[in-house]
Amino acid sequence: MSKNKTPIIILNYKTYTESTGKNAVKLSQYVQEASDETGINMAIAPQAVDLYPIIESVDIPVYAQHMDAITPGGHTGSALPEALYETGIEGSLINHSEKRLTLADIDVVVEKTRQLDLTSVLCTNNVKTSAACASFNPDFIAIEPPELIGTGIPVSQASPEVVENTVEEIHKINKNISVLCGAGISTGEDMKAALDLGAQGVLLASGIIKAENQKEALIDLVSLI
Ligand SMILES: O=C(CO)COP(=O)(O)O
Repeated sequence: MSKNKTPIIILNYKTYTESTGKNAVKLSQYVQEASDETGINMAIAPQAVDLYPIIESVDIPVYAQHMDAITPGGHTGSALPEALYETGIEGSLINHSEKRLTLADIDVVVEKTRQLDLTSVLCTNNVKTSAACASFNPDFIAIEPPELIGTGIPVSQASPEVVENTVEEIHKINKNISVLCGAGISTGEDMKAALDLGAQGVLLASGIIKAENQKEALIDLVSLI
């Protein structure tokens, strides 16, 4: 994905039925169409098992949802960065609130994405952890207050100070890190509010995935920018 300062949307598929298996492939085609029609950068983060068929069927950037801080060997059931890389992903979410890592593991995984030339999207839960995570120099930090995730209450409108202060604290440490915000984002107003607060884009899920018409919801999301 382009790392310039144009608005960015990353859709996290999580493990919703509507974004799993064949539904995940169909949704990815809608995201591709919405991105092509609007000219806005849109990337997706499907489950690991769905990565390969999706990467075969769309051109938009596809990210993993998680990587473990492991090396090849005896780690049954784990997500090996090198294996994810081989599917053709362009980056990965790291430390999502629903899949947290220790500080030491975050360090290892961000470093691994750098070695593999993958985009790192490091997720954080508040202003303090965002500032701490800035020292790892990821490409993106995505601030998502866990109490708003999945509620439909948009962080950019309900807690604007969290987004604003996160941008400020991160940029005191490293101006090159782009900040995304997420939790409860679903409409064009939510997206516009995020950009007005200094975020470069949004990381979101249920507002699009659970919408009756997923493609229309994506087009509405970028209608005010
Ligand atoms: O966790 C999120 C994206 O990573 C946010 O989820 P919702 O958009 O469903 O609130």
